[in-house]
Amino acid sequence: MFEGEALGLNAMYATKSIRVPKPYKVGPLPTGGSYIIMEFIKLGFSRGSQTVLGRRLAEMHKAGKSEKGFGFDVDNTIGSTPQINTWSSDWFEFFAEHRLGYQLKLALKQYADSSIYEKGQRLIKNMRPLFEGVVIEPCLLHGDLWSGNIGCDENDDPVILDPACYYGHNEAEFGMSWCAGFGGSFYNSYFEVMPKQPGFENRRDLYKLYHYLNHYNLFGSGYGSSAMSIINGYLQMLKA
Ligand SMILES: Nc1ncnc2c1ncn2[C@@H]1O[C@H](COP(=O)(O)OP(=O)(O)OP(=O)(O)O)[C@@H](O)[C@H]1O
Repeated sequence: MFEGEALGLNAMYATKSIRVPKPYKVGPLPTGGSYIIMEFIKLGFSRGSQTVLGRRLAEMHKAGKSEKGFGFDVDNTIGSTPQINTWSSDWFEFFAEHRLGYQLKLALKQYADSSIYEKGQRLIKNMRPLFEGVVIEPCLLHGDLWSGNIGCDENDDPVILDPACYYGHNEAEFGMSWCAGFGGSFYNSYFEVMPKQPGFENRRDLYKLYHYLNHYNLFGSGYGSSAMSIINGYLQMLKA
């Protein structure tokens, strides 16, 4: 987990766009368990500027390019759930198999929830039109961007922490936006650097679905109903 975190922090650090703690060392503890050592950033008390956060995040997405496609050099974790990052040249296949598909299988295994599994699989088979007309380049994503992982330093510059990095569609970064409190000024400045792609609004819930499914698998039933209602909404929209 810490190796994945350090590789993610390093990749974000290398983009020289948004402030992240520089990782120094990871390893096993003689007493069992492991450690990560990273730069200490004195976090301020203000929430910082949403405008600056949006711009810096977009700059990171723009600068963090991948020659290997979608994925990451290691698997990492989203919460405590494994996040599979096997490289793929096709975003749609990657997201279908390693994001939605993986979480659906987990729900089936963990809760024997065949209802969410089957409907989710039906959505995967029918969701292609949501991606029509979009050119998707792999961008470096923080991967778990919610308010608990966003702060600002003593100069009020934004800082992001505790990532679950991979190279993916930039819009997938907003999958945790339901816990992030991003406002209009955040999105406006983000889209000035990374222009909004056609169909963005129709894919928003799809990217949230991955995280709702993960919350369902981690914390249980309430999140299952939220995930199911997103799936039902899409099945209706796609007439699937
Ligand atoms: N490099 C750092 N410099 C200063 N403070 C930090 C740094 N890294 C983490 N923190 C502080 O510690 C808190 C928890 O860090 P982090 O989210 O990485 O740990 P965690 O064990 O994954 O916690 P959680 O499970 O609550 O997300 C952060 O919200 C932040 O306040």
